[in-house]
Amino acid sequence: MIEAEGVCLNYPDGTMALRNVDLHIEPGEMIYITGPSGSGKTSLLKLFIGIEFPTDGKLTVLGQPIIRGQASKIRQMRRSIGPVFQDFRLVNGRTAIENVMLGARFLDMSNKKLKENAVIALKKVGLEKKMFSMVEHLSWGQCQRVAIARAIVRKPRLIIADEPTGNLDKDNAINIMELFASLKEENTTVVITTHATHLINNLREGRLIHIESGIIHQERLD
Ligand SMILES: Nc1ncnc2c1ncn2[C@@H]1O[C@H](COP(=O)(O)OP(=O)(O)OP(=O)(O)O)[C@@H](O)[C@H]1O
Repeated sequence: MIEAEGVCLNYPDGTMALRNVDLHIEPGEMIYITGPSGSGKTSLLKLFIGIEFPTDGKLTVLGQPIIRGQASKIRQMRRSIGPVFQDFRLVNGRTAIENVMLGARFLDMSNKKLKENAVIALKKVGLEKKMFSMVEHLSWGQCQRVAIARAIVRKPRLIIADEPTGNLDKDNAINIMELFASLKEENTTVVITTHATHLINNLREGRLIHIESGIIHQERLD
């Protein structure tokens, strides 16, 4: 699913965001990435989505080498990824359900089926009552849940989520963590960054990757 060998990421201003990352992530794995602010968590996710490129080492995601000059192949690869960004990237002027449907717009699916799947995804994140609300009328935490529904609606092989519970209260955060953990049944791989280590401790399943100053340490939880 994800193979990294000696991966480094140095930004043009000289910041060494990631150093010598070796990682092997299997289909169906649940990966939690933790670490202090500025340690390199988001940078690692950006590499996985192909928004940034390794400045050294080798990285392959879903069989696609993450290297410059392969933009169209990387775009194609992204169709198998459900991303949840820290800033959600929802489309204002559209309802929650319309935003969720946008997540699967390129799949070969009738509008009726797409709508049904969007309703199911919104139910999973506990937001069915708000499906016809404009996203600009939703709270920050509700927007986060729309973004998660948009990521899962396309049944991606890989979910990459940056702080997906960052704006949620404890009950909603637990629901979302359990929802991600349950995707294992569909063999979906989930990679999330989180500061909510107390929630990980409750789940005790998956793998913990801790980053300190761009260097990773791994620990299996189950
Ligand atoms: N585009 C960029 N150009 C230069 N430096 C950057 C860039 N993006 C991130 N950095 C730096 O790279 C390092 C890692 O940043 P990153 O955003 O990956 O950290 P993070 O662990 O996700 O932090 P947080 O928990 O605060 O979101 C930081 O020192 C950051 O300032």
